[in-house]
Amino acid sequence: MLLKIAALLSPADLKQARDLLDQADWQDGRLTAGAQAAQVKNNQQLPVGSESARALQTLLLKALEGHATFFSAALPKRLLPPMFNRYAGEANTYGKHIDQAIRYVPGTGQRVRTDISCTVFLSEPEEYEGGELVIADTYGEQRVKLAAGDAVLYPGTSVHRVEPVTRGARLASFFWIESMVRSDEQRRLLFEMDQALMQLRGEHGESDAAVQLTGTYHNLLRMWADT
Ligand SMILES: O=C(O)CCC(=O)C(=O)O
Ligand SMILES: [Fe+2]
Repeated sequence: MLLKIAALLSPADLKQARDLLDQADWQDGRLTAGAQAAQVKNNQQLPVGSESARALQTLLLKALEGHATFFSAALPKRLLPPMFNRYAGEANTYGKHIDQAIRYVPGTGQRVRTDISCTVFLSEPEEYEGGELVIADTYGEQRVKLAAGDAVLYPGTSVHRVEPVTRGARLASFFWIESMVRSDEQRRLLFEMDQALMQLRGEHGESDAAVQLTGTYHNLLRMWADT
């Protein structure tokens, strides 16, 4: 499932993130890429563990924690600490690749299976030319370029790339999620059911049928989740 989440970051969060990014030092993005990805990766990243990266991580994680749509779609079990990248000038693209299935949390060595990939856009679309995140989907390619503060979630199994940025700079946060529900198909069913239930309650209030369906949602989650 490819899902766009509008305004994951509030305007205040976004302003703070941009201030931190303005003062940050960048390094070659290839340092954290696997062998195949390193051949096509040409961008910059904040050094993992740097002061600015840590402050930005705290900000991002706080926004994610309280976000109902993010939780309902991702059903997160573990998160890799969010990372931050920049595409501009000579370092302006990331060619076709697939993300590594298993990544290690820096410092702890804990393994995380990358069920879901997430990009949070931190530049407005008008600030740069190009830079679309192009994701291969069951129904063809999706070209994603969102407002600053918006996010996209997509299955870790998808081949994707970032088009060259030919003007300005594209700033983003990217990270991976291991979900309690490993299957993308099952996660999608649960998300659709949860959204439909909220709509049902919003339109018709509480009812025996809504209670029963909520029970069914939780019983499916109990059957499929691995906590
Ligand atoms: O910059 C992005 O939107 C995606 C980055 C990416 O695909 C990666 O770092 O693996
Ligand atoms: Fe990627």
